Amino acid sequence: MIDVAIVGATGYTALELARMILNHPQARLTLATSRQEDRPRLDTVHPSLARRTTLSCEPYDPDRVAELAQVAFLGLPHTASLEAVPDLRRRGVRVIDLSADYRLKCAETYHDWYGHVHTDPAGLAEAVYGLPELFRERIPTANLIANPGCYTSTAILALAPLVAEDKIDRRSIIIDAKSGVSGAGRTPKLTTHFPECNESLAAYNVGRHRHTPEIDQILSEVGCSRRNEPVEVIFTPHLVPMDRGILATIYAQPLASESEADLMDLYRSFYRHCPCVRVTSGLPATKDSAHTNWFDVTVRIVRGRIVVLAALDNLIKGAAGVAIQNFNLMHHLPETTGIPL
Ligand SMILES: NC(=O)C1=CN([C@@H]2O[C@H](COP(=O)(O)OP(=O)(O)OC[C@H]3O[C@@H](n4cnc5c(N)ncnc54)[C@H](OP(=O)(O)O)[C@@H]3O)[C@@H](O)[C@H]2O)C=CC1
Ligand SMILES: CC(=O)N[C@@H](CCC(=O)OP(=O)(O)O)C(=O)O
Repeated sequence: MIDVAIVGATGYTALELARMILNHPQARLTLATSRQEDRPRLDTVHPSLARRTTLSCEPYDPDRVAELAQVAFLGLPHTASLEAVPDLRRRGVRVIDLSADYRLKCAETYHDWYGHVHTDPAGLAEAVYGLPELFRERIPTANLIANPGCYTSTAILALAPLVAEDKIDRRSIIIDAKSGVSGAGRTPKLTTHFPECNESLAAYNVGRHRHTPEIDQILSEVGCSRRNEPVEVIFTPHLVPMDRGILATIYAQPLASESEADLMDLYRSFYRHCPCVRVTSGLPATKDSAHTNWFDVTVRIVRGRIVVLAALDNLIKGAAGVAIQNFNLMHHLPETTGIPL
């Protein structure tokens, strides 16, 4: 058995992690941490875990994590992970960080988009971007996984076949994405307060959402074997009054005339070894992948332009599920062990 800790165990992604770890045949949840001083039981914080665990949350202490766990999942907000990761790495704990702190390879870009100085350049250099569909071979030896963001996973997986095969103009990409409210986490905020977001659909952070450089970075890397021209996307996120799920509708200009059938074949071939990707003939809907680790994608040609439609569950394939995929690969286990499909 592999002993694991969840740091930041009272949040939404932590609940999904706990569910999967408690079902996992090779993992044992030995520690859950929270800043809450009354050390709440995990099944009090997350009542759906009743009769599944007797753990209580403890204050975060890196020595305690190293004593009890070989792997730590961090369900912390960005900047909080940046403080925890170096201490855990020094103690030999392998880390799967769900925050954005180790995703951008360039510390200046992190500063520009997150407004915070990156204080761990060594960790940044070491971190492996944990998207198994694209970087599977890098994950088994990684000691620090930068788990992707939820919008970013959706957009990157939706576009990777087209960029890798150099099918589209890299500056023509427009990503219109919509997320359920759990994407903003459990920590209360005005924008996710029920009367603020219910019965309403709104865009936010237009032109300045911090997932933009992450999408650009990874897609530029995916396409670099064909051409060195960087990918530059227009990404517009929207908040939708539903609990969970992301739907992205993506538009791009093809470099040559393409047929829908050929593009569908390209997607099927590109993802043929990926157990969590479904290339669907119908249009994806968030309900079809809710509570699962599926990434659903399809492609259309409309008036000569390419339209890709993709959906996933932001808390599972967009966060905790891909984290368990990474955990499995780090331990040479079948990629989908313990994961809902
Ligand atoms: N929600 C989503 O769909 C996705 C989230 N992510 C990322 O995963 C991480 C966790 O997200 P999520 O579970 O939604 O967030 P939540 O807000 O639900 O949970 C975060 C947890 O971290 C703890 N926490 C909050 N602030 C601090 C702090 N300053 N220092 C230490 N601990 C803190 C809190 O626990 P306590 O108060 O008990 O200490 C809280 O329960 C974030 O970085 C998020 O951006 C990534 C992909 C998708
Ligand atoms: C609806 C909503 O608010 N979503 C979050 C994205 C969640 C996510 O993936 O965030 P990380 O990059 O921090 O992991 C946002 O727009 O910031």
